[in-house]
Amino acid sequence: MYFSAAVIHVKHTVAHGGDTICALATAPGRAALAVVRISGTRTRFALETLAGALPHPRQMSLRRLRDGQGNVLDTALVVLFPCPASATGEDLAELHLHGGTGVSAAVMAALTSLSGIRLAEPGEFTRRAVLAGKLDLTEAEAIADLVEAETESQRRQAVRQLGGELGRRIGDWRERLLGALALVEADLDFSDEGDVGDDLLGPALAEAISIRIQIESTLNDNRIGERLRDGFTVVIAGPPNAGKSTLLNHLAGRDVAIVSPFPGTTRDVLEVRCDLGGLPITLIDTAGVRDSHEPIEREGIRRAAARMSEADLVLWLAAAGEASADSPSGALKVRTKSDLVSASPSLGEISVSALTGAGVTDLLGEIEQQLRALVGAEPALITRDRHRRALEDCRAALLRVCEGRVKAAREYPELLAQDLRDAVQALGRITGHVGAEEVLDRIFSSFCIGK
Ligand SMILES: Nc1nc2c(ncn2[C@@H]2O[C@H](COP(=O)(O)OP(=O)(O)OP(=O)(O)O)[C@@H](O)[C@H]2O)c(=O)[nH]1
Ligand SMILES: [K+]
Ligand SMILES: [Mg+2]
Repeated sequence: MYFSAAVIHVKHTVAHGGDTICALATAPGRAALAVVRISGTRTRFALETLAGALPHPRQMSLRRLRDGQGNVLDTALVVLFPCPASATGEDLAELHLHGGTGVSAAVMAALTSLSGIRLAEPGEFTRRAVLAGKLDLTEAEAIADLVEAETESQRRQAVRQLGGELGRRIGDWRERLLGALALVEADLDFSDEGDVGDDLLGPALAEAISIRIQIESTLNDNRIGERLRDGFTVVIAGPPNAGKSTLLNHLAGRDVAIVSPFPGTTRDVLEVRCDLGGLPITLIDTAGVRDSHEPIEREGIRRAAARMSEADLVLWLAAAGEASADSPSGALKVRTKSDLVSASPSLGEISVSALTGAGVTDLLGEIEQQLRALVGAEPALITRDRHRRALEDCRAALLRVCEGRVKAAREYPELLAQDLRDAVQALGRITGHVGAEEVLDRIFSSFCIGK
């Protein structure tokens, strides 16, 4: 669904709410159906022009679609969702066309030739839904994640966020902090009236402390949400000729990496994404680790070490029958080429042959088990770096409230109020209550058109 230049000639303008927008909402290419969406004040005009009389709201009607010259474009099911009870909060229509690029291209061309109607920017439908208050930003992000989800665990995480779990938690903290801020501001207003301040600041501080603790434990999640979104990295490492590239090819089911009997074959870092029991993983093949004076090989080994240090799991390979170099701590030890020797592997090692496939199922089971142990039972709330940074800012502001200034705050409630405002603002950035424009720009630019 990403922007396809072939579809239409674009009347490209910078996004602003006034225009009526249209886009192909389904993937381009041959299919049984294609859905075009239209949103904005000119939606009814567009429907009348293409489909004749307006259909009953929310009811599918079978219509013949015509362009401005009266040429029949398609026979389609059309539906109108009048504002404000629509996904975008505006008049919104869907045209369910016959699939095929010719039909949707002709309909899109007819629509965009009408005055006041243009092709939507990436994510613009969802952006309008956010601006209309139909979704908060975390839910909008969840829609993007749901569309992008490649594995079961990613899908589940996106569905949970779309259900509003993160947004609700943030909203709850924000409300409570606003309550605390109101107490501090009341204290500022009434500070000349005896010792009423103590009664107001105490509960405000208690609230800030309690929320800071909750945010702390939310942040302390091993970055599972982000890892599930991006995929776990599993690095295949070990001495030259251990069979790393052969194992990568075997696990990927295709010939990704060059294999040869010469040690030092792999230099670049190679990545393959795959689905391991519903977990998204990126398998990474690296250069064999050894002392080398050859500059390109040394660079490859440097890159291998860098990837190992950031990996969620390292598989340390050594060929059966060969002395194994010291494996990095925490690595899963794998004996390769088991077909060449009959000796059984030592304890704590998994024995495989990428040639015969022996032991590979056990290896995959072990990898999955180790990654699941990372994930834990508790689903993570934070799914993006953006959320994490905002929560860290909030925590920092609350730390100032709670610790450094507990004493000073009693003398300077203005500072306390400012820190609380900072904390509230940081939370608002997550759900889109604050600084919406710039955040929206960044988020929706990664969406595809028609969403
Ligand atoms: N018999 C047998 N040979 C294997 C197996 N796995 C790899 N080999 C052979 O071992 C040699 C080295 O394999 P590679 O996959 O290139 O090893 P590597 O660890 O990627 O090597 P570098 O990239 O040079 O570090 C090749 O000749 C492979 O055919 C195996 O399971 N059984
Ligand atoms: K090799
Ligand atoms: Mg290799």
